[in-house]
Amino acid sequence: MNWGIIGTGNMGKVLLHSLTQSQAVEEKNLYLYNRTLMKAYELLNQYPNVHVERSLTSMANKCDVLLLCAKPKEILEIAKKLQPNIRKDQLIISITSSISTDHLDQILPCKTARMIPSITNQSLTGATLLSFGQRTNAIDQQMIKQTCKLFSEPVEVKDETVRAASDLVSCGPAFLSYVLEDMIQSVEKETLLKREDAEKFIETMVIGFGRLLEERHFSLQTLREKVMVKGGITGVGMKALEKEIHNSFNQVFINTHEKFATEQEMVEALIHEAKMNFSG
Ligand SMILES: NC(=O)c1ccc[n+]([C@@H]2O[C@H](COP(=O)([O-])OP(=O)(O)OC[C@H]3O[C@@H](n4cnc5c(N)ncnc54)[C@H](OP(=O)(O)O)[C@@H]3O)[C@@H](O)[C@H]2O)c1
Repeated sequence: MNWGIIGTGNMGKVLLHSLTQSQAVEEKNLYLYNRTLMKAYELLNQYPNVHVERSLTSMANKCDVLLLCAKPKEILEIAKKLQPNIRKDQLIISITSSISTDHLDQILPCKTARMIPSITNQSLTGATLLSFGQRTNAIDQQMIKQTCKLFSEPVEVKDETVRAASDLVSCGPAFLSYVLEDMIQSVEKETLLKREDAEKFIETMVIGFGRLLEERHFSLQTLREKVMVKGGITGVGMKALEKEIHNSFNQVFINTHEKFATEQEMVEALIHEAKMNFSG
């Protein structure tokens, strides 16, 4: 089975790495295409046995599964261009929350799915969020789940919670990095610890923290209770945190959902326009 990655930016590269590193797909069965072709050719230095194609038509001719790894508006442009060359038995996957399988089903004649990756997939961990289009059957769904299982924990999500799930799984690493960076800046400001040492301590702490959760030694709550001895030093630090941070993520999710709604409106308008053009 041949897989294609259309769009070799941040996420296209993460998926190229996770698919090959986990041996989910052999390099010789992987095809790449990017708007700026040079960027796709540069990847041959690292992945010498993948193929770089020069057009969307040849991607459609050569691949059984196509991952559309671009921004929402670009994904729609790609889907429209692929449409005349796509067969019913092919599978096209959107990697963005704003483009659902229903959206793709309206402009493509084939099977569709949505697979939202996370930067954590690069180290063959973290989740992938899956949704399947109406034309996929149990075998297609199993194939996608099994492939994702080799580099992540696949979880099926419904349209109504896809944005919230993506906020945690895909945006989460960026949000957490910001909070940790803030912790480093504050420790540097308020104590004698040097920034480079603070960075090292935070990195080792986060890796250990992840390991504790992975090995199921604690839940988030029991871990906090274990560290926070009654009347101890962690407790006084926590008091300040409860005052400053409690509820401060509410606005984060309000913002992401507002942007999501705007993107969906744009996607629906563009699909309407595309359908008019096809029928006209
Ligand atoms: N970043 C994350 O952690 C994350 C996680 C989950 C999902 N996502 C989703 O992933 C999507 C892509 O994000 P990204 O960060 O990878 O974006 P990106 O770095 O900008 O990559 C987009 C790629 O698509 C290429 N492209 C654009 N139009 C094209 C076309 N018509 N034909 C072929 N290639 C085309 C671009 O080519 P050029 O080189 O010419 O610009 C670029 O390489 C977004 O929709 C985002 O919502 C991101």
